[in-house]
Amino acid sequence: MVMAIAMESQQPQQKASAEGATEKKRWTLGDFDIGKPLGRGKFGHVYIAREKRSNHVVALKVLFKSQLKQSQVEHQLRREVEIQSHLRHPNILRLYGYFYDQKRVYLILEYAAKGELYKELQKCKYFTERRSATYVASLARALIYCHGKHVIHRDIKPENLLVGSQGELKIADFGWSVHTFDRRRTMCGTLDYLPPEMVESVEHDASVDIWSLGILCYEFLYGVPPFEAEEHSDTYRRILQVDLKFPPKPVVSAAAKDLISQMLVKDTSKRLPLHKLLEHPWIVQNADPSGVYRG
Ligand SMILES: Nc1ncnc2c1ncn2[C@@H]1O[C@H](COP(=O)(O)OP(=O)(O)OP(=O)(O)O)[C@@H](O)[C@H]1O
Repeated sequence: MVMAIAMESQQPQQKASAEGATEKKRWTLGDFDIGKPLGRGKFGHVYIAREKRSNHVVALKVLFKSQLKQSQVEHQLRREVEIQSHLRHPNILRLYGYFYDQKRVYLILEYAAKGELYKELQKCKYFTERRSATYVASLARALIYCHGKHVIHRDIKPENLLVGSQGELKIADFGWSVHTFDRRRTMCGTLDYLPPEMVESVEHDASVDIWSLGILCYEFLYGVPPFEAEEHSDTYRRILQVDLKFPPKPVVSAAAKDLISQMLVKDTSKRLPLHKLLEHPWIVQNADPSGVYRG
């Protein structure tokens, strides 16, 4: 999708660069026609909106500064904006830009016409193998892209996935994501002096997303996450023991179970790398090559 106008994250006070690049546009609420509410989150509301000059439809997320402050999540939001605005992938929700006024912060987001995936999952109870594999493959590709940019999502779950107009999955909510360069810099000052084990720890950290994708794959196929229990303490125990069980119903193929078992491995270095996941027979045989589940 080509935007008629460039929407970039911007500092309202941004000046022309030394190279003489033009000053970026500052967004205001007046640039948008606001439509119906799409939903509400912890810190504000999301509305469908149309950018007046381009007619481009977006989702405008309105967050109240007072609530962000109260919950001490301003730092997290800043990181989310910084990370998400630099990512460009068909399966990652675009963050086109942001602006603010005295009371609110506004995020200009890509509009995901088919809404939340977890509602679909609730409706269907569980997904077919073709649908699950198509979703898992598209998420693996998006995460390979993120990891290549040293971004780890760390919070992959159905609630953070939206569905685009063509049925394509969009990873949203980068609130818990980290840019591993940031961590490395804060830990050691400069990258050049990093020993191999610390360079490796980046890969190591990225494996949290492989685990979460394994949990998600299980939940797609069975309708519930694998380590669910009545008490939190039991869930903890089951996770730590990797107490993975495959119930007889719904019937799930041995190939799908094999893939899940290779992702939900305690030793982070032994989890199936995402590029290998894409070559796994269950993915190859079931995922739609277009990357889109068409129902
Ligand atoms: N880009 C979007 N396109 C379409 N619908 C959206 C979009 N972003 C959010 N929504 C809808 O608005 C609801 C609220 O979104 P929001 O991101 O504020 O909250 P949340 O992720 O549910 O909660 P939290 O405040 O915990 O992050 C979502 O559940 C979804 O239904």
